[in-house]
Amino acid sequence: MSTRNESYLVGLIGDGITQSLTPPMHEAEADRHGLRYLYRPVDLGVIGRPGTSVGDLLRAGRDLGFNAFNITHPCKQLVLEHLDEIDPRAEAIQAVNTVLIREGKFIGYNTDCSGFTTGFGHGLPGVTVGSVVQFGSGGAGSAVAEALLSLGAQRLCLVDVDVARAAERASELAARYPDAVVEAVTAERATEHIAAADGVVNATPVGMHHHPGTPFDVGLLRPEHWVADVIYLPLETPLVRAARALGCSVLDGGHMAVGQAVDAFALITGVAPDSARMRRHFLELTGQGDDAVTVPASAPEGERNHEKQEGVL
Ligand SMILES: NC(=O)C1=CN([C@@H]2O[C@H](COP(=O)(O)OP(=O)(O)OC[C@H]3O[C@@H](n4cnc5c(N)ncnc54)[C@H](O)[C@@H]3O)[C@@H](O)[C@H]2O)C=CC1
Ligand SMILES: O=C1C[C@@](O)(C(=O)O)C[C@@H](O)[C@@H]1O
Repeated sequence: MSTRNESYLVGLIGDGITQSLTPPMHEAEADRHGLRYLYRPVDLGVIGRPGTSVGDLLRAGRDLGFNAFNITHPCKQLVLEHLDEIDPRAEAIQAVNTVLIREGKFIGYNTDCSGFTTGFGHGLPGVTVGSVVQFGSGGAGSAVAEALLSLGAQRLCLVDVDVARAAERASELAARYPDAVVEAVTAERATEHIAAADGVVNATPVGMHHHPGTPFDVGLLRPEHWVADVIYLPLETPLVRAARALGCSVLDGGHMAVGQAVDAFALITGVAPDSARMRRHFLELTGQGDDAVTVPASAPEGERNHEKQEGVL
């Protein structure tokens, strides 16, 4: 037997997340620290539940002894009303991807924002954040926009097929970052903004295995642009490939994926993870790891071969 004070039971609630690499990242790092830690995907599609059931799932998890959950699409906003406490940054972003269960209470955090920020520093060292055009203003996009402004972006153009969503995000961000220009622009007008931008970000699902393509015409890119993608399955999206071929500085979605996992692991356990080791493990899981670490022998066979996953994330 082990109580919730002696071991960790963690879940990921979201749709289409069965192939997520976040559970094996957490479990392998916990093994390295000698922690008893199980991390299960709770895939809404598999169990036939809607996103609105996230509150019921959290309460069931609490009653069954879970320590924490990661939360993903489509629940990052839906979960807000079920929290007892929320970290100020997550409140500002209005999206939560990590819920700690402490003394029966649900406490929400956003490690997508902190994870993107750390990944940006590692993957694009020394670039001018300056003027950015960002495609997508949903759950990931809200966190990334916040990160870019806190990194010093002076102009941020949000482009979303859901024009009202982009406009709402832009006005919230503009109110909190009065020294920056934050505006929603249409896809047509994005063309002229990309020409004048330092960097371009994809925070849409376009480029995922099941959603191929690029969110804008990559012919608009110049080698001087930096380009960031949040997608990590695949790591090499058509946008990342085109930008690399052109000679742009490129940040793939793996940096954010590792960053959010590192920060969530630290929150859940109170133990500082080895972020470089987690990144090497992540690269191994994606089949990119020429400098990969060995996955602990305790990891089940299925976790040692996550190459070319076809899942949502
Ligand atoms: N690397 C990481 O750690 C993370 C990666 N992600 C990835 O980010 C992507 C987006 O996820 P979420 O933000 O949760 O989804 P979401 O559904 O909340 O937001 C996506 C947004 O993109 C917009 N959109 C879709 N196609 C577009 C297009 N062609 N042009 C402009 N806007 C478009 C949608 O209207 C929506 O507002 C997914 O691929 C997900 O896997 C998400 C979270 C963390
Ligand atoms: O949205 C994402 C991606 C994720 O769901 C994954 O499967 O890796 C894990 C979440 O913590 C994060 O916020």
